[in-house]
Amino acid sequence: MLNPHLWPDTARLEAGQLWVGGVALPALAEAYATPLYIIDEVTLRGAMRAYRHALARHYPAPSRVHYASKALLNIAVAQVAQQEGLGLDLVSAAELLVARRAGVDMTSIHLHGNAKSDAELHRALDWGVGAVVVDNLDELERLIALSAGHPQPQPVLLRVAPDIAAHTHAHIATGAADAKFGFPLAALPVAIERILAAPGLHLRGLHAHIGSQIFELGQLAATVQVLVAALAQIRAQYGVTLEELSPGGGLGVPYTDAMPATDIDGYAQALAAATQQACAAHNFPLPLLTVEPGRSIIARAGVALYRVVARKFAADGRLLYLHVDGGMADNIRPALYAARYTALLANRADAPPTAPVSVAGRYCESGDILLRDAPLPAAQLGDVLAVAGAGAYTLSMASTYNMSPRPALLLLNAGQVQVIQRRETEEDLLARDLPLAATETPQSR
Ligand SMILES: Cc1ncc(COP(=O)(O)O)c(C=O)c1O
Ligand SMILES: N[C@@H](CCCC[NH3+])C(=O)O
Repeated sequence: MLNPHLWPDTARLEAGQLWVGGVALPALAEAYATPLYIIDEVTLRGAMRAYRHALARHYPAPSRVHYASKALLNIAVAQVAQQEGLGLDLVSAAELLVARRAGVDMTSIHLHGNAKSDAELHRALDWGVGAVVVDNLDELERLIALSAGHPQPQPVLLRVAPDIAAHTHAHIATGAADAKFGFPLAALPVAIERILAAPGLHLRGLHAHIGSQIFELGQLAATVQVLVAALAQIRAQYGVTLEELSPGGGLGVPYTDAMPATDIDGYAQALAAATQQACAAHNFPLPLLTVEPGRSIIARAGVALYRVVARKFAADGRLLYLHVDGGMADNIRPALYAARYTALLANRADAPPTAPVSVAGRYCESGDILLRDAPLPAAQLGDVLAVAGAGAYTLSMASTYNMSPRPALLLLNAGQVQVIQRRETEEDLLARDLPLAATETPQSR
């Protein structure tokens, strides 16, 4: 009954209750309050290993997997990634700090971003990140200046806009020539000449990322072909053989029964084959192949739990909406991308679905609808709604809209529960507020 492509590996139903990681989720909702997010450690580690093993199996030269932390980052998740032999793709000073506090090896980090600040570039240089992925010429000029006095040359990759329009939601397609990210192919020579002349920088390779939630492996293979052709061109023009090729992340995951399954092995095979073919065609040595999956590593490991707190009925008695105690502040994806999800009642998972019902979040927006026309049993007040595939781009994009504390995050494994991020408190929310200075009010003058 549970679709294994949507729910964590350890998910099972027992006497109508949803269990994950050896723990009954309704009891967790009671003990830790809702909304609540859980991560199944077995599923998370399994996906990380699947990527590493699949690349090692299909690609005959060195490869690396960097977890794209924007999908979900905290100290514990960074530690798991490090333990599993993954590097990290990071995009901000505070993400670098999380990695540092987690004890992550800085040389396994790539710093991305189209608008990096000087402070972020400084931190990357001072802490010795594995590579800065340079997005544009303005950033490059600042990096050249900042790196000038550094003892070791800073490795850099150049982000290329490969002019490939990925078939995904427009908001998350990033590979078109006019997308905001990266150098158009024709603009690469200027950047390369600047880097080759900069003593503080070492040009190590090329990067592209065409978007997220992509199922067409052909588009990812095409990205590799563009990058290898550019590597060959650089060798011909400048006599340098760059050693790293990073075609980004982006492998899609299913959120509903109707969507295709995630195929990590097929993805690795397609990328490895495309790289080998392109390198053979250009007589180019196989580079280090670095991939950056985010969603396909953590989405399915995560489940979100909400409590049904109220309902809306039509005049004829039809149930129209279940109102739950979370919504767009902890998961903006339905409102932002019309994303669909799959859910069940974690405390009555064996009750047959009745008429489709929508699940409304608690925030002051009509667009705050977590699920539209979901096949759920007629819910009672107090029921616990479990949403599958909730690990990626939910908590990492969470807000405190309507002054709502962000949910706690638990790591579950073999019946053990670890709080890896506590629930935000009201005091946390108010901690930045400062009252008006005690002066006369303008009216009283
Ligand atoms: C540069 C870069 N790498 C990797 C990723 C990870 O993408 P995904 O979570 O779809 O694997 C992203 C996000 O789309 C990204 O911007
Ligand atoms: N936030 C997007 C993915 C963006 C990927 C970041 N480059 C989503 O939830 O689908």
